[in-house]
Amino acid sequence: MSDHALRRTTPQAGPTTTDERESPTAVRLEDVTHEYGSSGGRGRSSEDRTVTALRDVTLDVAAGETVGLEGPSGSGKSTILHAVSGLLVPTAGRIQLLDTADLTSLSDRERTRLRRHHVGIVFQRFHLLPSLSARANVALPLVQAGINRSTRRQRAESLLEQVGLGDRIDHSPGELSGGERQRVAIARALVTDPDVIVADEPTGELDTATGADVLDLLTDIGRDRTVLVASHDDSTLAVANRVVTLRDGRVVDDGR
Ligand SMILES: Nc1ncnc2c1ncn2[C@@H]1O[C@H](COP(=O)(O)OP(=O)(O)OP(=O)(O)O)[C@@H](O)[C@H]1O
Repeated sequence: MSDHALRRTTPQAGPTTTDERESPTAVRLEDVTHEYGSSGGRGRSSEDRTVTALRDVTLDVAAGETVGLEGPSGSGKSTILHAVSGLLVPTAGRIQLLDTADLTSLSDRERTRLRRHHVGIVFQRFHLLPSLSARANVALPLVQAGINRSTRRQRAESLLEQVGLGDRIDHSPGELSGGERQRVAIARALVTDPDVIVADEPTGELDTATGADVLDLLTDIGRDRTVLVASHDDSTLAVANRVVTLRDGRVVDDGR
């Protein structure tokens, strides 16, 4: 794997890590509150009981910044990542992604479109399709984007090579180790060349050595993209320029 292997195909506008104070805002949450199970939001729960996962969260992430989210289990880290990705619409508040309109004011279709173009998501448990090869898993977001087959294959293979899996292109997830699966998932997250990467406990399923390889990739990705990474793990949080601490759905320290 070469150094800086995961550079963008289209460079991000504005300065990157050199001086974040002057960088444009890539992600902004403003007074975001989310109650799962509340009729006002579109949570993942269908129960009547409501759980307040976020309370008045205001948070700015500059373009090119890597921000870590830490806090006890249930403090709201994943909920923030889902809201930034447009996977859920918070009960209250606004979310600005790049220079687009408030995510919460968009239709489902517009929000999905924005996510597909601008956000790459890395989950703790990889979320790969077991029946597809590594190449097809990585190429999948490009099918949704309407890209032709040969370009899809080319881009997927190139990314798999860049994450060190050039010899695993035709393997299915079941034939790969945990670390290799996470690298496939990272390649998939990058395939649309997104501006923002969100990673939810990306090393949670991996042993220390394998996790370290994934963190090297995340560091590389963070050189010219905006990254939000939620974790309990200090070595994962160490890749961040700044760590935001949550407690009971509130930001108690924004790391500045
Ligand atoms: N789909 C859901 N339905 C109802 N409540 C939920 C749902 N998802 C999360 N919650 C609740 O919202 C709160 C915040 O959860 P969230 O997953 O954002 O926390 P977290 O900090 O990411 O936790 P962890 O570190 O365990 O992943 C918790 O009280 C959780 O139980």
